[in-house]
Amino acid sequence: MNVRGPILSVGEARTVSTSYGDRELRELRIRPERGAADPVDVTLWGDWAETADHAEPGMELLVTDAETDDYGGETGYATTGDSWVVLEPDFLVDVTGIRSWVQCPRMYYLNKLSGIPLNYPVVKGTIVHEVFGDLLRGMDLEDSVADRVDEAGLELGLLGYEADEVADEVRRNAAAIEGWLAQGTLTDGDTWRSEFTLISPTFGLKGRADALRRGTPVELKTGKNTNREPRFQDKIQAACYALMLEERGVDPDIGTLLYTKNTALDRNEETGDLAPAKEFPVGNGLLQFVVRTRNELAAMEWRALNDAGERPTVPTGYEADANCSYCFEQDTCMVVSGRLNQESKAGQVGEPVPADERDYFDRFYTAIEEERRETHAEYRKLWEQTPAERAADDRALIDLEPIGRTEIAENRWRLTARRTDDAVSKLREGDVVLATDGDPVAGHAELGRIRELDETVVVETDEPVELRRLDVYPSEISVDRMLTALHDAVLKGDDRRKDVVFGRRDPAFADPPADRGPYIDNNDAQNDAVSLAVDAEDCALIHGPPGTGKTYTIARAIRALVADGNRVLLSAFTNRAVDNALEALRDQGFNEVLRVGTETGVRDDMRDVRLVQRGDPNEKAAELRNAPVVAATTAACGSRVLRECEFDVAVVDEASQLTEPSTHAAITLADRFVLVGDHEQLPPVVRAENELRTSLFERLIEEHPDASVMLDRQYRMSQRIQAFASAAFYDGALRPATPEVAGQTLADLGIDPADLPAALRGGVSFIDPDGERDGNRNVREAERVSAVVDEYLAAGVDPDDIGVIAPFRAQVAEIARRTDVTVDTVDRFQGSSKAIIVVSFVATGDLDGPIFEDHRRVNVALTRAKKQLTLVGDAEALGSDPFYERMLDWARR
Ligand SMILES: Nc1ncnc2c1ncn2[C@@H]1O[C@H](COP(=O)(O)OP(=O)(O)OP(=O)(O)O)[C@@H](O)[C@H]1O
Repeated sequence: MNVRGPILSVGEARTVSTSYGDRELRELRIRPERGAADPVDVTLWGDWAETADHAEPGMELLVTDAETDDYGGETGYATTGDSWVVLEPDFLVDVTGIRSWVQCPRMYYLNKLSGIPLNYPVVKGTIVHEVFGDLLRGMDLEDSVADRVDEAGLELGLLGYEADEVADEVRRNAAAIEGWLAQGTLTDGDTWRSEFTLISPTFGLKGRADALRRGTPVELKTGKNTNREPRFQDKIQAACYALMLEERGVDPDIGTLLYTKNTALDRNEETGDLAPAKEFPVGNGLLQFVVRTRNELAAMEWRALNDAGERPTVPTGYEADANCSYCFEQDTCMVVSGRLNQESKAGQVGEPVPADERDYFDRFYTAIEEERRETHAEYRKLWEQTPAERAADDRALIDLEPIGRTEIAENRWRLTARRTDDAVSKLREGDVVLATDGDPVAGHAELGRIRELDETVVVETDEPVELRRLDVYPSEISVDRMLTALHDAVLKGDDRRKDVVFGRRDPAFADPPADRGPYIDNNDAQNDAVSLAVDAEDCALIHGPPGTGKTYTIARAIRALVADGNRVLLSAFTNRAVDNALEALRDQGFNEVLRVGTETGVRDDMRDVRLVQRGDPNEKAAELRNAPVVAATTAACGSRVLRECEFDVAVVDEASQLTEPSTHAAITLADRFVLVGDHEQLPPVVRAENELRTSLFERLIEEHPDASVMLDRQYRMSQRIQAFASAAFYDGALRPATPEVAGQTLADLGIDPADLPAALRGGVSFIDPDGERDGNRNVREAERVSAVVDEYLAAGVDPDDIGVIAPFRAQVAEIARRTDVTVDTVDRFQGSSKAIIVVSFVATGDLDGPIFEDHRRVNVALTRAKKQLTLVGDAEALGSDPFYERMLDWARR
């Protein structure tokens, strides 16, 4: 049986004599059933006793295959020969993390901080891995090498490599793989799989195995190894996959390491075992060692968050027997230790950064790790919820019927399936998802992007999979990228920018030349904003309420900056905002832009300016280095390619939706920055409740109001519609930009008001359908909302001109079932607008929970409408809260 629960206390180590001789043991007191049951003692025998060294009260302990042990009259549990002991099983450790941890815990920490930088071994390694996959799929070696080197063109170019020399080297490495495959190991009886994503709920592990052969893991290493035995850390990596396979019922008894450089070595100069493939037995002792090592790592991460005295815990390197002078990370290690004043076995070099920066680093490091925990909780739902529960929770589309798969460009696959019901979910076209054969944990899972989501579902993936289910993918990439951005901001940063970001100096502005004409002649605030951006010596903040021409102003500012000789990075939280800004630039006649993004992320009409990474290295690198304007999401700014780029100015849109670290990802690439956003609209979307919820934009605008301009003329809403938002969120400063904007009505769309019921005339209206809230839905209200939509349609309104917003997905589903117009939550509406918006509030009677998470979401909901806004809700509930009461007064006026 399995016992699991939080640890209450950890006993001392003891040795007892048994019939097998002297044995070590440790007793831990835990509360089983995840804390719900009465405390019991659990005895860890033999090597598992070592795990208790890392255990602390508060951590979660899991013992599988435990036996009951009635020692001393009290029922307890003890490990058996089949047991696994896992600390903090909910914390998912990445296999590559364990690999570096066994080399040196500090290396694990450094890799986590600095991410994977652009360097030749990494790029070459990736190419060799891709070629390996191609060969497994039966592709010709020469074709594959040529194709994969071409694909890496940009990265190779940035590193100063020529395609031919790289192809040569890859070819020599690939010979090892080909030779190995040709040795008869790839027979018909062999079942091969390449790139296999594995996740283990029991052991708290995840990773992607290079390949599986007859159910045993094969790992590819692009280095050399002339010993007979695989390197220890490599074995550990393969053993992790073996462990995860074991959990799936496969019992791999061997692991294989392929050292591809061995075939490239010259026999006359090298001695030793030059065979590339090295097998090793995967015994229970090794697997237990893997689990104990993982426990040690998980315990360190737990202490980093929970141990107040030690927060955050930083490995020193003394935990390992590693010899620093042989370590290729030694220099990095010493610099990080020196600058952050961390204890380290390698020693320190350099001056420590000021104390406030170290403090900032520690605070955000902890906040990001808290976010990682929340991301892991999202993973956990993959196995804690049944498929039906996940579907009901809107996190999955299940019971899809696969209807086809085709191989498309860039070695990707397009998978098609039919939906068997009309269930709704959080998933939308363009989202990254987990595409599976029905079981995301024990089955075949691939990451993909949704291309189409109607009755037919179309997903693009790297590998084909039988498409039976789609799940919300709880990616950890954004967490990892935040860490590297934090690292770069503090350790690589330019002092001028840091002085402002860390509050040591006010932003400075240059005096404009006396003869400078206006940039924008019909909107003073916009003109001031462009001037501020141009004159900024550190940063400028542009506050843009809904519809005030943020995008227009950004485009004008970028043109002015480029005209002054600057190279500009244009970034935003979403692909959509990046593409909108590019469109605005194009509308203003400016075309010298380069769009960096994935093929599926970039909008069709911007494909022509998209940077294709494939091609001649020199040309590709020059394209990126010479573009006056480079445009990419802030997530892409954290990629290894863009981290290599430098700019004079970074202009970041949607900055109020970015966490501080995500903002750093863009602004550390430039000397100066301009942030554009509205902190009265949606805040950063994060799972943890901590300082990641406040954007750098919001913090800076409060600290430095003088460095900001608020755009105060809006081009979207009628006077009647904007009145409430202006008063409630912008001190009444928001005004319609022109009389036409102010006076717009449905008549502009050719609708005769006489064709509408009285309740829907007059710009803004409120309807109380007398509904009843039931959880997060209100059926009668949903019926009324769809009736309202029908009344608009009957009067001749085009369905594309109507949008419906509801606070909860359950209500979105309830309404969507009854109408064909766009229905969604606020988050999906941010940045867009419709002639008519209908808002459903769901709540009835009183307000025991928030309707919209916070008032800023209401601001977004109400300001999506241009000509007509209809609020549908319960007057009693809304009237019970002063804010909503004011909204009601306005709507009923
Ligand atoms: N100075 C201007 N003169 C004329 N039209 C303008 C001006 N500024 C903005 N507009 C127009 O107003 C509309 C809204 O502008 P824009 O899309 O830039 O707003 P936004 O603030 O980015 O909107 P959102 O709130 O959705 O982010 C666009 O059609 C734009 O062309």
